[in-house]
Amino acid sequence: MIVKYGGNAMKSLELRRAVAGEIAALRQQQAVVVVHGGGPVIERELQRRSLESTFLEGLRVTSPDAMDVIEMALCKLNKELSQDVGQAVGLMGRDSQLLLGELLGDAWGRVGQVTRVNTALLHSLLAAGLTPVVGCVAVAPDGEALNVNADMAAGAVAGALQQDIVFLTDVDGVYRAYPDPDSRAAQLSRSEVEQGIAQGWIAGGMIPKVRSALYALDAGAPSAVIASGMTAGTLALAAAGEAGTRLVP
Ligand SMILES: Nc1ncnc2c1ncn2[C@@H]1O[C@H](COP(=O)(O)OP(=O)(O)O)[C@@H](O)[C@H]1O
Ligand SMILES: CC(=O)N[C@@H](CCC(=O)OP(=O)(O)O)C(=O)O
Repeated sequence: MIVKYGGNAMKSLELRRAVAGEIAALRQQQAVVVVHGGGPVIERELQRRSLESTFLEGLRVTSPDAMDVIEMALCKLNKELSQDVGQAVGLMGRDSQLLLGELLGDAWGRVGQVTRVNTALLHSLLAAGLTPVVGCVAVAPDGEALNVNADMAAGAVAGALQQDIVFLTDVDGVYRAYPDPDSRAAQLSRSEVEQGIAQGWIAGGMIPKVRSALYALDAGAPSAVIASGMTAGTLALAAAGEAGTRLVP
């Protein structure tokens, strides 16, 4: 199973270690590949250097200077998460071309999307009993780094491996009336998702998440669930289809 671990569910060290513990527990039942983001850490490091960000369709417009900072920030976080999960190896897209990508479009600068995943490398690590922890920086054919939204990177990995995916974030799932947690949808179809985006009740960072979940299903992932990384025990429940919002084609 692929666990996408978002930056909003790792805002404190305690929370980060708690989620890492849940991932380590899940690994006793099934092989796990972690793909992580780190939006808040990136934001902090950019601000520290007076580099302001703008977002276009939920994606950070990324200058070459910002790309350097983002890669540095995510590499450090990657090693910390790998250490937290234990028996793990932290990797970025540059490692053995783990995530090969292409530029998304001129409007976004160094932002990319994943075009190929080195699944053989992931299988080798899993066969050796190691959990791959993958940061969301891909490498372009010219060897330069690309900033990939972590939901999109995780969806691409789930599609390439044809495995289930759980997106861990800071809400219990997709709410029909955000922020009312009682309005969580247990299940959402593609047409409901498109309706939600058009009507505006699916917004911001939830847009790349639902789109990446549907992309993973299209690419052959058997299931895709969006669930909370903030409450203990949710990952195991989501993996069993008993928590969060399940996306269906
Ligand atoms: N319908 C919705 N249901 C739940 N959350 C939503 C919805 N629409 C927008 N959101 C926002 O999406 C956020 C999760 O996405 P994001 O901030 O990118 O998280 P992550 O860092 O985990 O990828 C929530 O915290 C919430 O602010
Ligand atoms: C292109 C783009 O927007 N990249 C993201 C990568 C990190 C990310 O996606 O982290 P979360 O999972 O915490 O949101 C960014 O720069 O913030």
